[in-house]
Amino acid sequence: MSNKNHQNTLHVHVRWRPLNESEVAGGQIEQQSTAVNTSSLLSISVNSQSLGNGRPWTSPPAFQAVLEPQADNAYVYESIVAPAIPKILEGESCNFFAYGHSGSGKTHTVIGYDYEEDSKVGLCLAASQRLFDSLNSLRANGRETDDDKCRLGVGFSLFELRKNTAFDLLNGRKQCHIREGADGKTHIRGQTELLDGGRVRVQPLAQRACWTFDSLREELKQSLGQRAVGSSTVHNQSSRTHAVLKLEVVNRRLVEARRAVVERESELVPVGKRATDIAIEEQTRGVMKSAEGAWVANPDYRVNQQRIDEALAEKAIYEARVEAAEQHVSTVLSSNEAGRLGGKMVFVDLAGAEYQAEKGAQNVKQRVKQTPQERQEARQINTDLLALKEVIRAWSADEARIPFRLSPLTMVLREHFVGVAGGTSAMIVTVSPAKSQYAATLNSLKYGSLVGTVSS
Ligand SMILES: Nc1ncnc2c1ncn2[C@@H]1O[C@H](COP(=O)(O)OP(=O)(O)OP(=O)(O)O)[C@@H](O)[C@H]1O
Repeated sequence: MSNKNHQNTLHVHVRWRPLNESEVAGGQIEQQSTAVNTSSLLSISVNSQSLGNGRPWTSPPAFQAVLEPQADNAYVYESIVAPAIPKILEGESCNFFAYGHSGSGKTHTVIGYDYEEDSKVGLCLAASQRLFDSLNSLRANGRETDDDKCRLGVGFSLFELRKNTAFDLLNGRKQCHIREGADGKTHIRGQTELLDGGRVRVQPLAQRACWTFDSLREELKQSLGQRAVGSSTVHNQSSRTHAVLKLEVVNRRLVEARRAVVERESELVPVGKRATDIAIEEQTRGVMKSAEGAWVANPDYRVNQQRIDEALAEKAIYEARVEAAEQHVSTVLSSNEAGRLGGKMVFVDLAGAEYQAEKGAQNVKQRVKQTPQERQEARQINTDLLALKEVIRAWSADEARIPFRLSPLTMVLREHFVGVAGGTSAMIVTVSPAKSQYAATLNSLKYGSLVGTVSS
């Protein structure tokens, strides 16, 4: 076992969903979990002629818990997510991933299909409610301010990732570009607006700040209506994208400070362009072609260095304004005495993992015929999921170089692996108990056990 930093631990849980009506007649996979120290190992087998080589399989002791089909979303929330809430209210971060085959219950678990009933709401909504409850009681006890500008609320952002494009669900599913900045950070850049005076405003991914749970629930419901449901032959409501939902503790001052950075950046664009244009113009006028065709100094023109310097000095003023605005964001983030501002929870509903399942299907009858487009998407999804496992492995081992660049998914998750509170992040491997899904379930459990082995 590596000499690992126990801050970086991601627990893996297995969640069996109930059989659906059409699966009942086909029968169920045999499964048994056994506790080994603080983990569990899971054995599965299937007794069926038609499944040919559906051999029994036993995992290593890689799972933190195995949740039975009767466990509802409220139970899953209490056992996996609720323990992280106090850390978030101290300004730390945590990540929750749902991994599994199409139709195994990832969306049911993370996002939920019911927004009202406590036992059915998804983990992200249950977490939002708990965050609001905690903030309300802190205010009632006089431990948090009621001042309008500093009053804490919860901001959320929501996007889908398909190949290397993000779609902002808070902004009409607008396409966003994923770029690595000079600072090594990944930026998701939305709409570009041309403003007066040559200003160019590049909007970041939208964040909706909410001050009550009811308003967050309403906003979330509306934005989830924009989710793409694809054409997967496995599960006709299948999402062929990864959905990433971020909750963050915010206040109005923070929202305004971030907006100011975008404004200052837009003001810098024309000034920076002017400085570049002046420099190019002066340099161009300062040279000429000789009779031999070589570039030589133009004796009739003296480069106006003062003009160049003045333009550069003006640019420096605007750069300093951007820096000051960024500095102000940091100041605001640290202005909450209890350090609650900026605490984050990230929920990732990973796209269906059927590519691996298809490869692992035991016989031709079980293989699902995919269209060429589905095959290409599935290959990208598979690359993303393998990259995620590699990132979790390197992050857990506290390696100096974590391979975030392996895929667009790991690039956009990079910032969420930094500053994560020890032991609060988790992966939930959702699996179907239907015999007909044995190959898919086996593949999901194998992936989950690999992640659980490298990250515990
Ligand atoms: N634990 C559960 N309890 C009750 N119903 C469930 C459970 N898990 C899943 N379901 C139901 O099974 C169906 C498929 O689940 P879901 O859409 O969450 O799958 P998924 O893994 O997100 O699939 P995809 O990757 O194709 O989007 C839904 O109707 C969902 O409500």
